[in-house]
Amino acid sequence: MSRRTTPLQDAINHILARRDKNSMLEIKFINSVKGRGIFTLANFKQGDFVVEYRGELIDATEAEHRRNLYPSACSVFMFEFIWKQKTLCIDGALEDGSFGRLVNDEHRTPNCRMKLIEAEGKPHLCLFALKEIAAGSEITYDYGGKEWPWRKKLKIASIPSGQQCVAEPIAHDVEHHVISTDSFTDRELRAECQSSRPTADNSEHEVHSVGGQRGTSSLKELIGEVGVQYQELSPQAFSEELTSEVPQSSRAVPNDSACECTIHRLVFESVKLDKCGICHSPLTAIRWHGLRCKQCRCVWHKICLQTSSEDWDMSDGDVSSDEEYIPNSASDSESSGTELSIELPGPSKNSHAASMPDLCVTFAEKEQTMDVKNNFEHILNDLETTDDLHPDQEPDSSESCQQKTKDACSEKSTVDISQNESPTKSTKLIKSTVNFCFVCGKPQTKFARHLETHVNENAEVAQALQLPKSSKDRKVHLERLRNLGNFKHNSAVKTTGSGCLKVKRISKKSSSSAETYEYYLYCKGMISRKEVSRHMKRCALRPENNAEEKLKDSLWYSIYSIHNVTKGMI
Ligand SMILES: C[S@@+](CC[C@H](N)C(=O)[O-])C[C@H]1O[C@@H](n2cnc3c(N)ncnc32)[C@H](O)[C@@H]1O
Repeated sequence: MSRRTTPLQDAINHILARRDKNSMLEIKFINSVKGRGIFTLANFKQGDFVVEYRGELIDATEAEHRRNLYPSACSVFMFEFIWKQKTLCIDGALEDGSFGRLVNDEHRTPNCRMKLIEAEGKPHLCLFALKEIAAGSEITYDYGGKEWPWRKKLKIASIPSGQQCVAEPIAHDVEHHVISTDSFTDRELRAECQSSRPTADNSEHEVHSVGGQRGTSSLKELIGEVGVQYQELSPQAFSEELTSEVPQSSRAVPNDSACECTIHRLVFESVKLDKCGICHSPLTAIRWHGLRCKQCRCVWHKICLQTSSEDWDMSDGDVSSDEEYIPNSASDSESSGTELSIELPGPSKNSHAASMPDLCVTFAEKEQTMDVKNNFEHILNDLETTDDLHPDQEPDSSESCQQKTKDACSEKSTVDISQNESPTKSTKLIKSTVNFCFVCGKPQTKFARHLETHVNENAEVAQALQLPKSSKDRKVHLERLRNLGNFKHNSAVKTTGSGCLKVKRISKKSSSSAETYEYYLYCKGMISRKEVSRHMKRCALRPENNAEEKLKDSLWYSIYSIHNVTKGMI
């Protein structure tokens, strides 16, 4: 910001340019509960414009509609506010790479405050520094409300001495102004005092009360509810900018503890599915057999869940070394070298792979919990990371990767490959270092490096890449993401009947064709028929021993075996 640019002008410049302060802010992954956050790379002065909460401006009706469609993890990005006596909403659910939407809540000692700025006749939400913010700090503001799940946790967690966990708000009177600018060229700011004080006429505002239910409260209640700390602001800080304080209580609050649902506990059941938590498509009002998370109550199409990056853990556990498996080549990346691609010989309807039910979810059409635990560390000791982030190298372009995939699919393997199933089912097994990206779907030979390009769009990517290189955690995360992308790819191959199936590993003993590979129940890796029972014993994603899971596993194996027997494969 130049010396003569006021914070407000600075904000408007950034608003109109749709630009963030990229040289002063960065996205960092904090932890699996909080996810990402925005951190400063430089100092901010009190009153400085920091970042805009960008998104789509929609009206209250549309906001309500979307809130019904969105899973709570998305609706938390909907920021409602009152502007010119209307309830509006900035929907920031889209992962658009902007910074504002990733700023986390801090209700006790926030360093920023949300203000309403009008530019070109439209309202914009901008964060301004409440105090000096040193480089390296996390940008925070008070989301308002008091029922956010993480705050509840704070209450019961130990609070550092000297700090109080104050969730109870104090009512404040708030001056409510809006600054407008007519155009980009006209930088003269015109103060347009909207409603300097709430009056009896305008004091009734429909808001989202805590807990995500709608309610009606007076503006005073509303302001009190959200604990706006207007008085803490130095009057000078905004003296020349009659920005309006944004009533933050109207921000969508999840219906329940969904935000805490880092791992979904899935149950099969008859659900009334009026929306899918992933594709958001309305389905049907009649009861439908689907999947539901016991914790957050989100529901999904089975297929969407299977192919999504939702945080139900689909880690590939079978990553331990095995002398019978083809070892990694020196150039292989992060264990991917042990994987092979199989070219599908024909249309999917003729292939066993295509006709096999999606066993990872369909075998148990009754309420069963898939409580997938994220504890694969112990079996990953033998993984060597060779393809880690090399910031000096550009990620593979999709073209070069596609070429690599092509090469991989056309190149003869050094492995002795049997084609003894039938001539029509002849399958080339090709050694391949290609993995499919679960975000963009493109084939990649340097998977971890490629993921860097998605770090701002996907929390799971951010989470994985934040972990120390060579750590077991990082390997687990990357393996899981790799597996997820390959699963998505394989699903598409099965559906279309063309392309190369990406499989997990091949045994030297095994004679392989596409028909002999199936997804394993838990990890979704494509495993050779001959390796299934072996894999079942080793798969890290197979839940801990318990009766229910054992039953489920043996059921899966029975169905799998029957299916193969009827196909004459066993
Ligand atoms: C608007 S998003 C902020 C960006 C988010 N951290 C991410 O990685 O996508 C709001 C979500 O961030 C998390 N969050 C925000 N503030 C938090 C806090 N103080 N403690 C824990 N989680 C928080 C919650 O999951 C919340 O639903």
